[in-house]
Amino acid sequence: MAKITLSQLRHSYMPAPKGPEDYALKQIDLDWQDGGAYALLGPSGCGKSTLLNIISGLLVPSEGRILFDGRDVTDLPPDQRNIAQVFQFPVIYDTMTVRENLAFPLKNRGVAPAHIEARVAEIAEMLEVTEMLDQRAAGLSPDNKQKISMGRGLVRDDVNVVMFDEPLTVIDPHLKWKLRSKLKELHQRVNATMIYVTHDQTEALTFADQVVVMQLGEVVQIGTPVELFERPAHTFVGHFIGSPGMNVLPCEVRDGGAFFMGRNVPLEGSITQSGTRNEIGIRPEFVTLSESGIPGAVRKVADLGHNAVVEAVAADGTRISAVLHGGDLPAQGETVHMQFAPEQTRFYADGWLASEARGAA
Ligand SMILES: Nc1ncnc2c1ncn2[C@@H]1O[C@H](COP(=O)(O)OP(=O)(O)OP(=O)(O)O)[C@@H](O)[C@H]1O
Repeated sequence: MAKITLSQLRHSYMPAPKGPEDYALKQIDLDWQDGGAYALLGPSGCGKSTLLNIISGLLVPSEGRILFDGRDVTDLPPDQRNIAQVFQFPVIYDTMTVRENLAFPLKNRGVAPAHIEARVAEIAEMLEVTEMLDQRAAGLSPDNKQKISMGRGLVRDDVNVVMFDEPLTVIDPHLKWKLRSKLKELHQRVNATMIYVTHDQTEALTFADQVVVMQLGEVVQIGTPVELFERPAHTFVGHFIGSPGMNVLPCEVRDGGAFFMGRNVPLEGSITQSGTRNEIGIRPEFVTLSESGIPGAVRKVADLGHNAVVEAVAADGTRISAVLHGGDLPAQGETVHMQFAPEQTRFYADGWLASEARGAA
């Protein structure tokens, strides 16, 4: 396995790109540590596949370098990069048995039969497919086919990285959670560098130790699931992660404080910089209803049993959601007053986090 470095990477599909808007990847500097479990998360079109194809060697970047353990591989073709890939749709040979399918990547590289046998048995046991080893792949269900496809990606122990590209797309929703947690467990056992590409936050947060969030060809934040939830570096991350996403309120900056509709909103810490667009960010989980606070008319109430989501609209039209645990729920149309937990209330200047964390020097 290897540490993968992306240095000053930019890519445009245009022959003569002019401005940043012509780049599918704007500027990426990133280290993927040896043995790490990473997710590459972002909406459709943000550049995930472009980045994946650059790492695998299917695409040569317009600018920048890719290093595996410090060795420049930018101009190496895919077959010389020693990468395993698992795609959206299973890549297996229907006419072969499960055992033959799992053995194939090893056989292809001339690995000794005894080692192949042991490794196939080990991977089959991890994937819980041992009893299927002598079945023909053609007869397997789609999720078992995808499991075998994953097994083929994991079976070699000499690869630099295993990359998963939306691997759960074909899996039935009720089986997804099973395979998701299986993959996490596999990472812990195989200890390989893994990059998991997805637009699904649940998949990313379940699998990864570090999540790389992309938007419009840029990395907006790299962090643990907890960091992305607690201190989104950008309002985009706040919206994209969480359900419902973070509330973002337009505000004015006066005397070092943030004001929403003329009302001072206490923040976690000092504002470090203001911008042309100033906003307050607060997760619905840290909004409570009380006697006083920001008034809003209740627009929607969703009682989910273990909690309820109340969405209210302030007089200026800003929507604010609160996640409530127990207590009486307001009725639609009722006026409620909302309080924000100050230590969880962030400030964003032109989209970027610009308040000091509580306790920060
Ligand atoms: N072969 C191509 N030629 C021209 N433009 C492309 C090509 N492939 C991708 N793009 C553009 O580059 C940008 C990034 O696309 P990319 O496929 O990398 O995003 P993505 O995050 O993987 O999206 P998805 O999840 O839909 O696959 C998009 O604007 C897309 O239209």
